[in-house]
Amino acid sequence: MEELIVKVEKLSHRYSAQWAVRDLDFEIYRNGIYGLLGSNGAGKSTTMNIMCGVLKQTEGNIYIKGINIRENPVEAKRHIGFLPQKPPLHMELTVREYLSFCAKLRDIPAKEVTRSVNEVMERCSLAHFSNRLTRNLSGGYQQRVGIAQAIIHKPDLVVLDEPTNGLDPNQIFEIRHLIKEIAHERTVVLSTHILSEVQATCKYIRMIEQGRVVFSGTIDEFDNYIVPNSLMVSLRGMPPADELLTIPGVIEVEELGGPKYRLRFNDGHDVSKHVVEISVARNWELTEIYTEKGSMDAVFAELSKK
Ligand SMILES: Nc1ncnc2c1ncn2[C@@H]1O[C@H](COP(=O)(O)OP(=O)(O)OP(=O)(O)O)[C@@H](O)[C@H]1O
Repeated sequence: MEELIVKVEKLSHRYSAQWAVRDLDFEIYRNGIYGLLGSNGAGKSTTMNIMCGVLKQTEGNIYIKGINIRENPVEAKRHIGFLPQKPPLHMELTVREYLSFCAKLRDIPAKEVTRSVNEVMERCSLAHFSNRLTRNLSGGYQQRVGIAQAIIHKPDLVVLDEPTNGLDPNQIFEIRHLIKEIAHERTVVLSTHILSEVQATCKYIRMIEQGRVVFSGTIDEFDNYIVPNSLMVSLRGMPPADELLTIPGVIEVEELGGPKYRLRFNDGHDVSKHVVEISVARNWELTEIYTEKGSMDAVFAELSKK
């Protein structure tokens, strides 16, 4: 049985009159990358801030490794590393000075601070910039410093709020690589409103919209959320569309040029068996048949409406 790292129970939060998060329930298990996906204002940062103990919820509970973060924040926070949307960097400190300061904040014993800082700088490829002022680092390297402060105390749970926001494509690639490495030995939760981000990094997705969970599952399940009512086929015999319409269940035929056709059918009718049988019987020379998947964008648009 996998270890339960985070348990979110009936979580709701209200800023003055408006509910930002409503009745969230989910669980996160050890290791892997969990994406919290949602459009702007969906409630991702609110959820993450509560999960990391920097915002007190209006209702509900969050347990980190079984510890209620509201009742026992100091103990729970030992297991959490957090990179907020706006990284908590000190621009006037060098990388080493800043990370040493973070190590002390995290109660790392004085005689172990240097070793911990060296280790985390190595891990985040920051060693050669150890004496550089943070303000003089590129955006990608500043983000590495932000991630380094989140893992310096070796927490089981690392929470990253939009970790690649504002970075250029090369920096995004490198930060994703670093996040994947971190996830080999820790549980990572990251938020994003960018579909390709979860596609490239995450194993599991929770999508929230208007403060509520609208999808929870693996990337494949997300991808297959919309089961399309169409089949793509290639028939070298190039039969006329009228003939294809005689296949039981097929309601529309689109000729896509050459041997390619799109066959539409009604909900719940899988016509592929008939297509194969009839193609063989009438010698249509079937060379390709597959179901078109709903694109991530189509799933996102569909779920955003829920
Ligand atoms: N401090 C605040 N006071 C009042 N309302 C707030 C506050 N912070 C967030 N909200 C509102 O709560 C809702 C959820 O915001 P939140 O920042 O959690 O969303 P998000 O999914 O992280 O969005 P983004 O990607 O834009 O950061 C939004 O409607 C937002 O305007």
